[in-house]
Amino acid sequence: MVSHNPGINFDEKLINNVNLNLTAIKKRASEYATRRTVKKEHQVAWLLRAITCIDLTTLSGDDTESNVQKLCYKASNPIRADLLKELGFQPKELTCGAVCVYPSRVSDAFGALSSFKMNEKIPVAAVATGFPSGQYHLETRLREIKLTVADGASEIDIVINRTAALQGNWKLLYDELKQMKEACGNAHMKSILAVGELGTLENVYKASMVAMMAGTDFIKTSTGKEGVNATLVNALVMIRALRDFYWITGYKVGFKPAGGIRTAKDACVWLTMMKEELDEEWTTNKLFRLGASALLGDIERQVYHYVTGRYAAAYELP
Ligand SMILES: O=C[C@H](O)COP(=O)(O)O
Repeated sequence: MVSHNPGINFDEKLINNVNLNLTAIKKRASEYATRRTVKKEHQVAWLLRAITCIDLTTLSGDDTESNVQKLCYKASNPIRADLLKELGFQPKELTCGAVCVYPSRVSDAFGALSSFKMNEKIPVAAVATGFPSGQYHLETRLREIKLTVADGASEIDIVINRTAALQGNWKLLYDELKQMKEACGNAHMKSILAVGELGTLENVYKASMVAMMAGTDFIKTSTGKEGVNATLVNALVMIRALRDFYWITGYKVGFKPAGGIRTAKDACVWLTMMKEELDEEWTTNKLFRLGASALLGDIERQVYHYVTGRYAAAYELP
C-alpha cells in the first residue's frame, strides 16, 4: 500500500458549493455499465489484476476460525494451481490484496496466514468502529481500532458517523476521523462512507472530502450491509472527490467499492472506470481494492474457461 495520507486541516471551502451534474453522472455511469467488455487474453489480464485487488471478505455472525482459515488459504491460492501454471505463474505468486474480517477474527486470520507463510504478503484488514452501523460511543470505537491493530490487522476499515454527515456536522466527522486515524497508528485507514445511507450525492462528495482531509488512506463505498451498496453513480462522485483532493494536495488516496460485487464482468467495469477516470496507478492494489465475499469464484470460472476452452463443472472448482 502507498504511504499514509497525512491529511490536511479542516477546510470548509472544500465542501462548500459542491456542484454535481446528476444527468451527466448517470449517463457516464450507464456507459460504463453497458460497454462491451474486453475479451480473451485482455480480459484474463484484467481478471488477474482484479484478483490482486480483492479484499477477500467474510463478515458473518457465524464466522469461525475454520472458515477464516479457508478464506486465508483461498486468498493465498486464488486460482487452481494447474491453471496458474498454464498462465505462467509460480505457486503463490498471485494472491488477493488482503483478507477482511471482523475484529474478533483478526488473530485467526493472522495465525492462518502466518502458518501459510503469507502474513508478510497478504495484509489482514478488519472492519472496526462498530461496523456496520457505527452507532457506538467514540471511546468504544477508538478502543476497538487499537485492539484490532494489536491483534495483527494492518488495515482498518472504519465506518463513518452517518448521523454527523446527515446533520451536516462535517467538523465533528473530521474530528472523529482524525482520532481514528491516530488510533490506527501504522495501520492504514479505510473509511467506509455507507453511501446508501447518506441521502444525497452531495453528501457522498462531502463525506469523501472530509475523510481525506482527516487523513484516510482509502475511501470505501459501503459495508455491504446497506440496501444500496457500490453503485457506479456513487463511485463517480467519490472518484471526482479523489481527483479534486489529489489536485489540491498532491496526495493519491485509494478507492474501495464494496458490497454486491459478484461477477468477473463487474470487476472489469470497475477497473476500466479507475483507469479512465483516474490513472493506471489507481488500478493497482496500492490504490484500488474490491471488497467482495463472492467475486473470486466467478473470476476463477472465467480463467478456467480461458485456459481449457470450456466451463468448469461445479466439482472442478469447489
Ligand atoms: O467490505 C466488504 C463487503 O462487506 C462485501 O460485501 P459482499 O458480501 O456483498 O461482497
